[in-house]
Amino acid sequence: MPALSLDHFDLYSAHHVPESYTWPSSYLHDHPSAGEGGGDSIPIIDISSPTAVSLIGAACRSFGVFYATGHGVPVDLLDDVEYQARRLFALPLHQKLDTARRPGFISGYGRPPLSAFFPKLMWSEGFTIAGGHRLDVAGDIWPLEQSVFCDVMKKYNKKMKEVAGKLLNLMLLSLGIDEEEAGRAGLIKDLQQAMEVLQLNSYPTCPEPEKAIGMAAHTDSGLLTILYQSRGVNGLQILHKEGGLGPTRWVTLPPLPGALVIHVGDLLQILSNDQFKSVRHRAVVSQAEHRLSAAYIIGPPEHVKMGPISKLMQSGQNPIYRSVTWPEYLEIRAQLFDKALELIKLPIK
Ligand SMILES: O=C(O)CCC(=O)C(=O)O
Ligand SMILES: [Fe+2]
Repeated sequence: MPALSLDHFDLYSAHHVPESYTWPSSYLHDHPSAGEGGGDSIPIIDISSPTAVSLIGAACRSFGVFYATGHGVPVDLLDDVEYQARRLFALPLHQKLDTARRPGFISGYGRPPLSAFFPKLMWSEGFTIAGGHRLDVAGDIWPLEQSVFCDVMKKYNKKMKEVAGKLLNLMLLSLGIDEEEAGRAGLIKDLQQAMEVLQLNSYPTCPEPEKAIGMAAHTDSGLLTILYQSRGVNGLQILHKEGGLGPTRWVTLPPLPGALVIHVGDLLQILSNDQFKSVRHRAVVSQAEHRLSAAYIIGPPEHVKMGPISKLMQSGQNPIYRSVTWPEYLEIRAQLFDKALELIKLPIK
């Protein structure tokens, strides 16, 4: 993967899609897309409602994704995040490169972190903020103006952590695990120490969207992801087997006003012993609109091992996975990408 440099192809003024950004049609069309209005619809769940636990449980089992409303994140804050992210990506490339992600580091500006796994380039750029407190990377680009950007992102991280804690609690309750049991598994109690990553994604308009991909298909590695997407621009798609048995299709999740998209990540699949499925998703690009998204990914504290929760084994199930910390899991993913979950499966008894 060539490093980003000043002679890097400028996606924002492109009139064609170069070979290095052209993906094989067999990859882009590995599954048909669900037609408008066709197929199962993604649940929209008011997470402040008393019915949230059972609805979330059902959604995590059958889709691995749902829309959350009633989350309490002010629309103004979401607008501020979008505005600040747009300002950041609108800076000249040389300025953004000043804050480029350095080898071995997570935070900073650059190609989508997934790029390492693919021979072709994706039609997007990103800015990663690992741990809300480590916002100093932004200081490199905006010596004078970074404080507004940092204030907004810090505020957003804080709010996201609160929502993630609430969601995790509801998800665990839907598995029959209460707060005390979750605490014993090192989860809810340690949320203050939880590791978190905020990934800002920018998908410039693309002159030939049918040839390119904004973000290639993947699952998220953490416990859960809270995704904000620009209003009015489609891009996010999930892979879904209709009715659990029917055909597998790419289903578009249009942005719904005020709603956030919640993804089950690989660690939650491990924790739930496969009751919840981490959702495979991707982002397609548009010829007409420049789309942004902000993915907040939360995982356990650095040293906490995640394995299937023991209470789930009481009904005679065997644990499917061995326990791993998030960094250990990321290490395995760095080698095996899509096959990482397979590698940590225990031998069948
Ligand atoms: O932009 C999107 O809709 C998806 C982003 C995403 O999957 C990610 O950042 O992990
Ligand atoms: Fe993702």
